[in-house]
Parts: sequence; structure tokens; C-alpha cells
Amino acid sequence: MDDKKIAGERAAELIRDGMIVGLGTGSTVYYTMKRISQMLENGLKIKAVSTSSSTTTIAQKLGIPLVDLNDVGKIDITIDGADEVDSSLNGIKGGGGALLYEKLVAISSEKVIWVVDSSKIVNQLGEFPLPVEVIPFAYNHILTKFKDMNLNPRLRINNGDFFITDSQHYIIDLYINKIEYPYELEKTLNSIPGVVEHGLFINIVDTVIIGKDNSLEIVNR
Ligand SMILES: O=C(CO)[C@H](O)[C@H](O)COP(=O)(O)O
Repeated sequence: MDDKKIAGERAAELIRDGMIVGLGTGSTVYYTMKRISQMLENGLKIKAVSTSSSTTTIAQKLGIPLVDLNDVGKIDITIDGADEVDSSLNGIKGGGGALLYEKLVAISSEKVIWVVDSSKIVNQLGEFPLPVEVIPFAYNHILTKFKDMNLNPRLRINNGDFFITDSQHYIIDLYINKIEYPYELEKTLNSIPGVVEHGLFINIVDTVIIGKDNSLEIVNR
């Protein structure tokens, strides 16, 4: 069986009646959504907050009732994927470009669960390019700044055009390879005008559900 499927489906078991559920983005959380849709058919009652236009489309097709983040006090549980996770349970997200809403939903959640296959587990973050969402007005200047900082930036291109996020920003991917000091990098990126958000998720996740060789490993913070 697919390790993403095993992890994604297992996370759905943490959902209880009446919960507000944050729905992440990507191919692993897709399996969570499919499982939720079956649970809804069996009588589960929840509302979900989506983190991207693609998740919204899938949730609507699967009959998962959606609610706006601004219309809920708090989210009980958020289930999302990740691109890399280290042993401190810090991670890189945003491979699908949904990092801004994913982070906003995660920090509004009582509990954050990541669902991954074992290929996402790393000793050190950074081999996966770190996505940074930036304001289009200044993208070239931010790109130059990142070059000067030796962060190996590349503007994300999709089908020959600039990749545009759900909130109409661009993404610059940083090909750092090894992020020695994630906390310092987080602080630095947070301080650059024009950077809207970045895909370093530090001290955010509570539990990582890992699908590996047809079985599961669950790691808690
Ligand atoms: O951060 C994300 C999207 O912005 C995804 O959660 C991440 O890319 C993992 O995706 P997948 O489950 O398809 O491997």
C-alpha cells in the first residue's frame, strides 16, 4: 500500500464529532480528505478550514463542509503534509505553494498533525528548496538580496510564467542544501520587507505520522 495513503488515512482517525478541522494541501492530505468524506457519510459532523484553492476544490467535490478561518474562533486539529521534517520536528513546507495559508491555519490550531512518507524525514533541513512568498512589487530586489546572502534563490516558474500563490504573490525558492541554523534563518527571513511568509515551520507541529514500508510510525513533540 502507498505510504502516503497509510499516513493520510491514519490522521483522519484523530478527528472527533463537532471539530473544526484545518485541511492542509498536497497528495498525502488528499487521502485524509477522502477518509473524512467516508466518515461524513457515516454520520461524522465537522467543519473544515481549507489552506488552498486546490484543497477547496477537492473538499467541495468530496462533500466536506468548509468554513472561513475568520468565522471560527479556533481550529481543533489541522492535518497537513510536509516537504521535509527533521528530528526536532521542524520542517519545510510550501512545495505546493500554499505555505502562507498553511502557516496561518497551523498557528490557529490547538493541534497540528503532519502526514508524510518516510522520504520526507531528514537529518538536516534544506535539501528541499525553501519556499519564500514575496510581494511581486519588489521581487527582483528581494531576489538580489537573497543572492547577496548566498541563499541560491530561484524565482518559481510554472508553465513558463511566474508561479502565483492563492494570495497573488510570487515564490522564491532558496536552494540552500543544508540549513545549519534554522532559528536564525527564520528570524532573518521574517525581518526582510516584502517577504510575506516562508516555508520554515519551527515549533509548529505536535505530531508527525510517518508511513513507512506499509506501516506507521507516530512521533510526538
Ligand atoms: O506544503 C505543502 C504544500 O504547500 C505540502 O503539504 C507539501 O508539499 C507536501 O505535499 P505532498 O503530501 O504532496 O508530498
